[in-house]
Amino acid sequence: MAPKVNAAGVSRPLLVQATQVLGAVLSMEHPADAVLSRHFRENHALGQRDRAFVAEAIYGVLRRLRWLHRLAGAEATARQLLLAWLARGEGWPMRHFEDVTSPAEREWIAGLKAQDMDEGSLAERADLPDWLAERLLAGTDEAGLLALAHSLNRPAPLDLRANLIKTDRDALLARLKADGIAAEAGALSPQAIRLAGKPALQKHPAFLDGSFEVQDQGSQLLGFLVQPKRGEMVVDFCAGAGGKTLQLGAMMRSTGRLYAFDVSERRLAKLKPRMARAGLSNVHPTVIAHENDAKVKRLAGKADRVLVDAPCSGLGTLRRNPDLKWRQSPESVAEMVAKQGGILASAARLVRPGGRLVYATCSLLAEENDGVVDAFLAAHPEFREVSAQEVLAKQDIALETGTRLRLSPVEHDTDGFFAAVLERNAG
Ligand SMILES: C[S@@+](CC[C@H](N)C(=O)[O-])C[C@H]1O[C@@H](n2cnc3c(N)ncnc32)[C@H](O)[C@@H]1O
Repeated sequence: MAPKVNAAGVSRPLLVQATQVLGAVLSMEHPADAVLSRHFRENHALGQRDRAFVAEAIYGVLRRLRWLHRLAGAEATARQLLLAWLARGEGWPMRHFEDVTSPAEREWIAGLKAQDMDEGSLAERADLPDWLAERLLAGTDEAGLLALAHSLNRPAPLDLRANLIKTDRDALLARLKADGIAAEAGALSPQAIRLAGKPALQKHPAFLDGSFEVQDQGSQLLGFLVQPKRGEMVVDFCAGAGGKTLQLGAMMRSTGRLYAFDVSERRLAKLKPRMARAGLSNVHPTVIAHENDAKVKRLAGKADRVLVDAPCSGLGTLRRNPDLKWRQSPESVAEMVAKQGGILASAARLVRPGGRLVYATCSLLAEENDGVVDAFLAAHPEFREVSAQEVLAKQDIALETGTRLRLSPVEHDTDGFFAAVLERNAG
């Protein structure tokens, strides 16, 4: 007999399952998205609705973890945090808990529902660790910090990038709309389509034939800062699974040479089927041991354009990865900063005279952004900075970003991105 479900469609065993996954996530041993994917792979019979409940409950708890601990106590278990989230975050009425919890739990939940809480410190209201709230506050005021924290606590919309080798944006939009998928042209990137909901698109014919990839609009703007041309030699130094490589390759119309470097063989392996689907034959995925690998040195002074999409704290992507605010620390950020400086200096050696180097992160922290670029410019007088706003304006992208690109979920409804455009002096 199927287990009884409450009015939210949740059964007692599903709540137990969500608690177990939450327990694994809260150990912070692995990223939350990896824990969830693994759980869903191992429980493939779990239906779409149940998966959505587990994922949304876990992301909900991670977003508001500090507030939930204040409500449920510093020593609250995963089960208590989940129940507190459902009662106070999701606003489940008492009757929703009847068939899925014990009487003792319901008594505890009723107390929780009646509990008054003081406003709390700024970091508590922002649901951030103290160190992070302090650092973010350096670039804004209290209202700005709260607005940022609250927008980082909302789920991100789904953006697509039209692959201009295969289609154009209007044709893709028409195709999606014909299939009943609500979508509109993206406001920032000329290649972007923003979807109204989050339909599963992996089996859509337009995905399978390479007409689009999923890519945040903010990330798409980085491709326009690199602005690669047909026939050029371009290096994507930290290519990962190739989100930006694919865009650069399409902007080059599959001509020239595009090296996709990364130290992670596993991530680069994911790029290969994507290249094939996108119809790109100019991409050369290359595993490097570290940023000073001989394969890197061989290209010294030869590249027209180099993108460094640096490994970073990822704090600009909290809408998608809310666990990062609890996983990162001042120590892990300091390690990142040292690594970012080393990678940028190495990648810079590849740039030919007159060529362009773009440094980008999805971090919101000044030390990973301006700090790294300022230190680089001070040590490399052969490079000068070019205005990101002007580079975009020349491609008809009107964005008042200033010399360095700074995108935020509050102002732009994108992930938080930072980028600086540097050019090596000619001659
Ligand atoms: C922000 S991610 C890149 C995301 C990717 N560009 C995209 O658009 O999907 C940073 C990447 O840097 C890689 N990385 C870390 N250390 C590196 C190094 N020393 N040299 C090159 N890549 C490195 C990581 O493996 C990771 O894939």
